[in-house]
Amino acid sequence: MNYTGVDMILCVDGVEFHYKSRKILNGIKFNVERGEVVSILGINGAGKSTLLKCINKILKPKKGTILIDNFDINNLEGYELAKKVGYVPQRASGNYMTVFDMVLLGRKPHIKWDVSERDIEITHEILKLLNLEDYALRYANELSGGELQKAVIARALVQEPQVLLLDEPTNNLDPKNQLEVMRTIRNISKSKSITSIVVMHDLNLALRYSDKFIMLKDGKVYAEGDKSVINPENIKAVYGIDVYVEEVKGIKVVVPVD
Ligand SMILES: Nc1ncnc2c1ncn2[C@@H]1O[C@H](COP(=O)(O)OP(=O)(O)OP(=O)(O)O)[C@@H](O)[C@H]1O
Repeated sequence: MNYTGVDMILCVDGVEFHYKSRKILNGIKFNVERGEVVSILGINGAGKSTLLKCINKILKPKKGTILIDNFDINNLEGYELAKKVGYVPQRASGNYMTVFDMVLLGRKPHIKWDVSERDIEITHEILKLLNLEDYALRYANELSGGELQKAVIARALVQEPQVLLLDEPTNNLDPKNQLEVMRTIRNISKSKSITSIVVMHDLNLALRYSDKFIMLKDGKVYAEGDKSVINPENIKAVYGIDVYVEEVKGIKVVVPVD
């Protein structure tokens, strides 16, 4: 809890990142509360994946600080960070392992000597939530792109991290699975107070399932806040397209003008 009484789980302050001499992130600053679902938005190449990789310590920013649960990530060992942060990369590959074993591996940061009943139980629970039970004994390298995507998300969810980073988790998924995955991410975030930071391109899915929106532009946070941030002016400035933002049966939707 900080001095304002808000329970911040992630504080990103002044993060600057360069690939060689190219500045990608230029003073990124935002805070996220425990249990929130946050969409990171921006055009291709805006630096969204780079930002997730900085939060997961895959990349090291040149400047700035990142606090998770009030710990500076620079002071956390790999296994300590793995208990706090789960990461689903943009491209996953399946290996020669059953889906059940692959998902169970997500419990690794929690396993001391041997797999516990709790580890097995939560693996079953998440497989069920994502409708993956029938795939449990299939080999991960024999799954379709979408099935594998769901298995990789399941592996991150069983980890029960405090912060879950998901890079375009609905890529490869059909419309039903897109909704199912986003609904599961949201439900788990709320029921287990896990904060989910989700890189998204689909503004309507983002609107439907997120509490907060962070729009990146030119290496900075261009706009940040609740659903009101998703408006025609910000979308024009960030994506360069004209849209209508309307309500359909009480659901806010973004529709391109042409
Ligand atoms: N390893 C790398 N070396 C050099 N440049 C890189 C590297 N990885 C990414 N970039 C560049 O950094 C910029 C930001 O990339 P990043 O993947 O973070 O963008 P993004 O917002 O996630 O894009 P997308 O929506 O297309 O996935 C891009 O211009 C990209 O070409």
